[in-house]
Amino acid sequence: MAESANEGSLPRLPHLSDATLRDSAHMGGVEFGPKDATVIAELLVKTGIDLVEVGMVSGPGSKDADLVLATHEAIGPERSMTLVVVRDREQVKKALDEAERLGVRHIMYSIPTSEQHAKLKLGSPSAKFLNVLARSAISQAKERGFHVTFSGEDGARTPKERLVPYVTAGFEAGADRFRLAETVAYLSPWQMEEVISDLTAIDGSEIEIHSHNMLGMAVANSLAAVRAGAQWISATVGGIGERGGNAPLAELLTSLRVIHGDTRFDLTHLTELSRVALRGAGLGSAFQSGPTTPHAFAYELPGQLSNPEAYETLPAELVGNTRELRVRTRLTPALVKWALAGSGIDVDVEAFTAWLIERQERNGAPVLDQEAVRKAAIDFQAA
Ligand SMILES: CC(=O)SCCNC(=O)CCNC(=O)[C@H](O)C(C)(C)COP(=O)(O)OP(=O)(O)OC[C@H]1O[C@@H](n2cnc3c(N)ncnc32)[C@H](O)[C@@H]1OP(=O)(O)O
Ligand SMILES: CC(C)C(=O)C(=O)O
Repeated sequence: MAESANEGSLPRLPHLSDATLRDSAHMGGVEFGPKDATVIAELLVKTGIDLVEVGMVSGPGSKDADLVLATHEAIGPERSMTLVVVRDREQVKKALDEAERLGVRHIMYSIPTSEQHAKLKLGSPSAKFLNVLARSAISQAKERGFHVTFSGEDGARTPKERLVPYVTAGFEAGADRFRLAETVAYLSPWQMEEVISDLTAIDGSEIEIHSHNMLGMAVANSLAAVRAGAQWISATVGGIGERGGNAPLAELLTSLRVIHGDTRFDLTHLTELSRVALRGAGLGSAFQSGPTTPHAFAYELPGQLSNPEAYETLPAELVGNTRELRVRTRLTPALVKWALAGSGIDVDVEAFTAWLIERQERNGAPVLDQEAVRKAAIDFQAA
């Protein structure tokens, strides 16, 4: 592990699961095909992600079967996990039959635990019923040989008196992992630490955090969960997912690297991963934040470009991104000279800069990049 001022502030470094191919399908208007799934899953594994969550099996004929099969073919069923919604025993049995048919090894049970979600999806069940339901679903799956993660859907909003007995019941029934879903953004990082501490205190527990990003807190809450003892984080590429998105994978992995000195992941695939996923999701041109975006390492002064260490704790090449100079509205002869260097275009730089500023003010359209300055210089020569 690299040297880091904060290296000791997490009890351990977390495993990573990626939910892009599953959570994206719930946000509306996004549908990855098997080809995208294959490329995304392969890049995730190259990056070092432990588990790829893909699809939802709710019974024969589910349209996610193709995605699940494509992902298995690309990275193997051991590295894939498939979601099963839990409503009652019969429905669980059908979903497990389908999971078995597809060769699924890891399942993630989605069980609503907060009063709000349980009322909506199960009809105001008692706390006791939730425990019975979880026990029943988990023992069915364990008897059939699945690796089982069970969730508390809207778990972050579930009172401790209801959540702790539920999670305890799940582990007693043989579950391998519990996923606390911050389905609706609800907790601050320090509140997250308290909730997770209650869960890691349960005998034999292994905890994963799955946060949604409506309040921009998903990365901070995921790291807070790990600080309180969670062993797994669930994230998505570009944060693609429902309800304000999920914990964005690139920001999470680069935070682990920069803040906690974590060198386990090959971050150089992240920019390509982001391009592929955003394009596949049809979200390519939307403004995004974070280190894999086209503007993440764009500078407006040549001096910044030649001294990147003054501006970057995270070098562009570490995440497979590139630096570039973007000329904005404050054009100067020095900047124009830089933009034209090596282009073979020979103009009087002072005169061209004055002409360009005047044209810009007239048109109200700023010249945004090096290429645009070069095109304008050709116009200037022709004028
Ligand atoms: C608004 C509501 O109340 S929602 C509840 C209504 N919905 C349902 O019951 C869904 C249909 N039920 C089922 O699918 C199944 O009964 C399950 C999954 C809940 C449990 O299945 P199984 O593991 O096969 O258990 P089984 O039905 O035999 O019951 C096991 C135990 O749980 C108890 N139990 C079952 N359902 C409930 C319930 N709704 N509330 C409290 N306890 C329950 C049983 O009384 C039994 O207790 P016991 O062992 O002390 O005799
Ligand atoms: C819908 C479920 C699976 C989820 O992503 C969540 O609870 O956040």
